[in-house]
Amino acid sequence: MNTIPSVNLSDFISNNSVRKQNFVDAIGKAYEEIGFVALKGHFLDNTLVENLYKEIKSFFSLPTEIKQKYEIPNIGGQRGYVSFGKESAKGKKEGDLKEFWHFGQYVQNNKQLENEYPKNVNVEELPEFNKIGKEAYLMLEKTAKYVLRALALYLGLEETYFDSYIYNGNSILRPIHYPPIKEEPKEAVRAAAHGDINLITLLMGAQGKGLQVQNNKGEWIDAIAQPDELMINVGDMLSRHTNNKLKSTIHRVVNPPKELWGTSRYSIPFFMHPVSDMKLNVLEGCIDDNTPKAFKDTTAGEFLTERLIELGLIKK
Ligand SMILES: O=C(O)CCC(=O)C(=O)O
Ligand SMILES: [Fe+2]
Repeated sequence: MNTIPSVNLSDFISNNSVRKQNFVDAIGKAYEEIGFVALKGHFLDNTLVENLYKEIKSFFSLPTEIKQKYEIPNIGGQRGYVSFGKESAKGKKEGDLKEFWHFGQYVQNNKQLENEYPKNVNVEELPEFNKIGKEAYLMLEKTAKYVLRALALYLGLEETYFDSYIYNGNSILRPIHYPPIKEEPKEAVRAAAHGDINLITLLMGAQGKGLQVQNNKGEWIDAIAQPDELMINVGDMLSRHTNNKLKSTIHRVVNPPKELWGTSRYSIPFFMHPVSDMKLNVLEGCIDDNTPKAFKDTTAGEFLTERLIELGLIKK
């Protein structure tokens, strides 16, 4: 497969059972083959998207000393600001050429999870940043809920199988700034090849060139979305849970050609995580004689901690 298939969420939420089933089949097939789809018909409207980019650009344009006020120690970069070069892909020593921000869950009616998650960080200089970030978080979370419902049906589970795991889940919205490149990077790239940690990722900002996805022949193909599309991919948690039936595809963000070094890239992934006590044990329905259980039992919380250590965001 050399292109990313495109699907429309309005088919899934229509009351037409044929359209709904077609959506389920198309997204399931895409995730078995390439692990990525471009999705139209999501819940983010144009005004929200424009406002979000405006706020994010304002934030990353703030002086470094101000941004660093929002870099919180000892929380593995899970909220607030993470400065340039700090995160590296699993197995790579060079830091990625990016800085980013994390908005986390807005917990409802659950004191235990409120205490478990780090608190969201407010940017005093930009009151709208906090408000628009929350709105986008909620719309992406809602979109992701429907995508997971479609995948539950594809896997032969109850449609609402994932709902209780993602309600108040440990999802994060990560606006990323890849600044202009000033000198020849030695080994470093904007984002080195990696698989995402979480259940699924909804990516805003894949409209320009840069994001590449590895197909099953090992070739890198460009993943470019239309203006109204989100790129959505399977992460390692869902791939484990489904015994690799749904693929967590390796992807990267390459550096632009030299004539475009002067331009920034902004992208905004929403990493959908479940609550930390969700068991990621391989689903019975995904094991058979030809596909024995390939992953050890673990929980989402244990798996996340293991991976944040590998990314250099928390110390052992
Ligand atoms: O910037 C992008 O387009 C992709 C970023 C990404 O893959 C990630 O942050 O996991
Ligand atoms: Fe990624």
